[in-house]
Amino acid sequence: MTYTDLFENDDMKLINLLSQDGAAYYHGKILDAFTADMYLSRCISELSWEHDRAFIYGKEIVTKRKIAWYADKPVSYTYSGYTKRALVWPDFLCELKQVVESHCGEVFNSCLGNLYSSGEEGMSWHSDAEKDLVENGAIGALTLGGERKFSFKHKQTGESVSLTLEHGSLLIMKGATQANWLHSLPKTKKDVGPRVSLTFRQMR
Ligand SMILES: O=C(O)CCC(=O)C(=O)O
Ligand SMILES: [Fe+2]
Repeated sequence: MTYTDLFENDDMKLINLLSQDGAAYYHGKILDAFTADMYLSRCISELSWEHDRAFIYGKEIVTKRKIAWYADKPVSYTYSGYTKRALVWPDFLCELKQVVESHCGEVFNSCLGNLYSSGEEGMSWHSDAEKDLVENGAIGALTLGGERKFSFKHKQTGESVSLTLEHGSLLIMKGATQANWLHSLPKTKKDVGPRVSLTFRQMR
């Protein structure tokens, strides 16, 4: 048995991408290309995608990107005048949740999926610290499809770090990351194919 076999969690072999105030680990490709292709097409065709909507400063915003939300229980929450209801896990999403859990040693009870149909869709600077999420809980983001840049920016110092999220790869954000860092998925002029990110989360 090797040293690492003793741990379910392979974060410890990885370098924390953040210099301070949080932890982000890039596990690289955890699915081979064939398996990642298969899950990408299943996600695109089988998940219940909808544009995200919110009221911001009294104006209705409808995102280009689509989302799909799954959880252990059919919970719902209301924000910006919209009630969102979680759907129950399809079997293949549950399989992926287990794969992600086995790599990071965390347990997740919900998943917010994002579908970016091209490089013209992205996600602007934000952090994921809604009151429905466990404080300092981990988020595991599995990427399927077009490779995209992902960036972090420290809320106080402005320090930034970027990486490329590959097809079939896993990024874990944990600890104080959401309290201290913003993250974004910049739009790109490159000709990239559709991308799905499955962000596994810990809800209260
Ligand atoms: O698509 C991604 O990799 C990032 C998604 C994200 O930040 C989110 O769902 O909060
Ligand atoms: Fe996020």
